[in-house]
Amino acid sequence: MMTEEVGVPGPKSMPRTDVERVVTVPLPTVHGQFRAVGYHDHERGDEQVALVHGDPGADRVLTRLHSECLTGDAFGSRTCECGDQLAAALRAVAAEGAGVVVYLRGHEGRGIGLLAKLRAMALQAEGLDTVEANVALGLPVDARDYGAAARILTDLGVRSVRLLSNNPRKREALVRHGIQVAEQVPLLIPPCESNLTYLRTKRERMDHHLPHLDAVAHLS
Ligand SMILES: Nc1nc2c(ncn2[C@@H]2O[C@H](COP(=O)(O)OP(=O)(O)OP(=O)(O)O)[C@@H](O)[C@H]2O)c(=O)[nH]1
Ligand SMILES: [Zn+2]
Repeated sequence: MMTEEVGVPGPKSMPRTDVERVVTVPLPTVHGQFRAVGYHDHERGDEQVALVHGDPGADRVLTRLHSECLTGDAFGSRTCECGDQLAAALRAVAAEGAGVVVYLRGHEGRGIGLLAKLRAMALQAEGLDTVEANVALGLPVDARDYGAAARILTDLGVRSVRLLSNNPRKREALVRHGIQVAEQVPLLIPPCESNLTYLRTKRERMDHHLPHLDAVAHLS
């Protein structure tokens, strides 16, 4: 008689931690012709999208890991420079002829979520800086996780990147997750009055490489 296997605990009962490629669709944009590759992140439950241009290959792929910022990316807020960085990254990848922009859902507000970010922004309007505001809310200064980003890059066949970012922690996180960072490529957006304090705080308190701020003392 055959043994009944239904209900026997096995590998399938382990929680999934992988990303699953769900869909690929052509995405013509104002910045160039991309493919949107949609993933389900089984570890955190997020829906993620990578925009891929051309044939990126495996090594030294021009890559941006863009942390979601609804206010900056969609509304054009000037309190940060995220929207301009996203556009600049898409332009850079299109100009290169190949590359990847991973748009990281779940990173909103450096990982604290949209409503908490808006509350933090309200505290910043009262004079706290962006680090103090998160702390005043009892929240981490930066709660972002890059595991899904690394798994998406691996799924796309990417082994090493030229990383479009001013944030050294993104580089460290990617390396920790097994993606080599051949180079960090600056993504510097000229500051304005509304985001100068935010950018200075990133430089002074979060070690971002923002040398162009030296040239804009007159805005303070
Ligand atoms: N908590 C908080 N998060 C913010 C604020 N403004 C923007 N963000 C979030 O910050 C994240 C972007 O992080 P940044 O530190 O600006 O830049 P970065 O992505 O680490 O570095 P780059 O790769 O150089 O762009 C996005 O998820 C935004 O939603 C704010 O005032 N408070
Ligand atoms: Zn932003």
